[in-house]
Amino acid sequence: MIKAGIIGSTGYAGGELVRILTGHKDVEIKWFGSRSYIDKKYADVYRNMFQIVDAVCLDDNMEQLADQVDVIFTATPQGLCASLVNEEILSKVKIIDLSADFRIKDVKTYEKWYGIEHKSPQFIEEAVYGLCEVNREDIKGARLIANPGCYTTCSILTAYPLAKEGLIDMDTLIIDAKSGTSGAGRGAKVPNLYCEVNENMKAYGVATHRHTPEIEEQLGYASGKEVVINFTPHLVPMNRGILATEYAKLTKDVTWEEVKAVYDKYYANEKFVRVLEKDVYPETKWVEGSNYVDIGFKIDPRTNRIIMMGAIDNLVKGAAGQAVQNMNLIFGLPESEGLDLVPMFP
Ligand SMILES: NC(=O)C1=CN([C@@H]2O[C@H](COP(=O)(O)OP(=O)(O)OC[C@H]3O[C@@H](n4cnc5c(N)ncnc54)[C@H](OP(=O)(O)O)[C@@H]3O)[C@@H](O)[C@H]2O)C=CC1
Ligand SMILES: CC(=O)N[C@@H](CCC(=O)OP(=O)(O)O)C(=O)O
Repeated sequence: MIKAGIIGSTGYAGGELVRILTGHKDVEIKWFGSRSYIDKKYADVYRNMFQIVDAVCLDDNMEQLADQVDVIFTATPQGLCASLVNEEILSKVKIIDLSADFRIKDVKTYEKWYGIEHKSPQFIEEAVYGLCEVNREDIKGARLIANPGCYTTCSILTAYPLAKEGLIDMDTLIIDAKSGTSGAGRGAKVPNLYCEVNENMKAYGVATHRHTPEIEEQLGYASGKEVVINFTPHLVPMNRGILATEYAKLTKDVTWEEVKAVYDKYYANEKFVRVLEKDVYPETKWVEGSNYVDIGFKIDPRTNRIIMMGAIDNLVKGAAGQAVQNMNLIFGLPESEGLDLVPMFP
């Protein structure tokens, strides 16, 4: 049995980790970490866990936790994991960080986009970017996983095969993405109040969103050249889900079938990536509650552009599900263990 601790178990991403790991046959959650609910029963924080989780919340003490578990998930605000981790801890446990602390290889880029000083730059190089479909082999041997962001997981996987094969002109790539409100976390914030979000849609972080350099870096590795994109996120009135719509010029004349063959080259054997049939476009409802990424695309001959669309559940493939997929790879378990989550509909 793998013993797991979750720092930030009372947030939305942490809560989703609890839900998924509770159903994982090889994992026992030993530590339900919290800052605000110490000594309170976890099921009193999330009453959906009544008679399922009996534990109480514990202090977020990474040093103490490292002696008691095999893997620590940090589902905490930006900067916290980097401020806690040290060599002794990493010599004892695997760390899967759901925040952005170790996602970006250039520390100056991280500090510029996040507006905080990085407290452990010495671990950035060894951290593995935990996008399982792309970095599977490196993940298996990692001590520290930088679990990808939600918008980024969706945006990168949707464009990755075409970027890798040089089928799209990366200078023309524009990503327009929408997210449900759980993406903003459980903490109270005025822009996320019911009256502000319900019956409303808004762009935010225009030309400044912190996921931009993460997408650029990863698609840069894929295409082999520097990538600079427009990325515009929107908040939409739903709980979960991300839909990314991506536009780019094609570099040559291709048919739908030829593009599909490129996607199949990379994803035909990927359980969690579903490339949809011709003229079928992803919907967030089709992936809700699951670890799937659904991808569809259309070639527009009038503009010589391809329009690629991807959908994920931000809390599952965009956070906790991908984190568990990473854990399975690290511990040599079947990659989909605990993740056979059938999408819920409606
Ligand atoms: N929500 C999403 O869709 C996604 C989130 N993520 C990432 O996961 C992380 C958590 O996000 P999310 O769950 O949305 O956020 P929430 O605000 O819902 O949860 C934050 C969690 O961190 C804990 N926490 C906050 N401050 C501290 C602190 N100073 N010390 C210790 N613990 C602290 C909170 O504890 P308490 O409640 O007990 O105060 C809570 O458990 C973030 O890095 C986010 O970027 C990644 C992908 C998607
Ligand atoms: C709707 C919303 O606010 N979404 C968050 C992104 C989700 C998240 O928590 O970011 P990571 O995936 O990088 O961890 C945001 O825009 O900052």
